[in-house]
Amino acid sequence: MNYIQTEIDGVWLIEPKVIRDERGYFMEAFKEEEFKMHIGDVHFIQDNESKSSFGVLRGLHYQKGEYCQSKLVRVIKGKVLDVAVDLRQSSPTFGKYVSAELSEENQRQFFIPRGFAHGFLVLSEEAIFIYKVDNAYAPQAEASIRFNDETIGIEWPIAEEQLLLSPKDKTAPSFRDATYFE
Ligand SMILES: Cc1cn([C@H]2C[C@H](O)[C@@H](COP(=O)(O)OP(=O)(O)O[C@H]3O[C@H](C)C(=O)[C@H](O)[C@H]3O)O2)c(=O)[nH]c1=O
Repeated sequence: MNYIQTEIDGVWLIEPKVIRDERGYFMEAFKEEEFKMHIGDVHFIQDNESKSSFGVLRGLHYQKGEYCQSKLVRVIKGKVLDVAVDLRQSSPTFGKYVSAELSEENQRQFFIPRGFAHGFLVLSEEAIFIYKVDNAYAPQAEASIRFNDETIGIEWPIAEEQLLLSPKDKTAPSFRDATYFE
């Protein structure tokens, strides 16, 4: 696997080794010891999966305080633009974002540490998105920031009128009005 640091400290791109033969492919999608050596000792406790159609945008979400989550995300069907926003108020990149195109073709993974808002936009007809988290689901601690907040300025490649969002995401607060971790 290749572990690639992104422009935001703590966020990594991971490219697994895909072994192809006439039957298809095999890859080691996650190896705890290797992950620990390159990124750190993250103890994942829950696996999530969601399926979405073209133009679905899920995010920007995070869990607050002691319930915040690290996420190791990947796409097993289709293609998404995945985005992580730094909400660590002591970080030099506070309010900045980093994005990556994740797909079943490139098999790339994104590691997003605690302290970030996360979201993705589906670029293919359909996408199945799977991810590991290191803290359990805590609805009482859920928070969100609107996807098109001007301060963050994420460049989404699909026009707003084509997007499909949950009611929660349609009414998410601005970055300025959001409540953070610390
Ligand atoms: C996250 C989560 C949700 N749920 C239930 C709550 C709702 O009944 C249903 C859909 O939840 P929601 O609309 O919040 O799902 P997404 O919009 O995909 O939310 C996720 O979207 C972005 C991409 C994230 O990074 C977060 O993991 C998460 O917030 O699943 C659970 O039962 N367990 C869970 O861990």
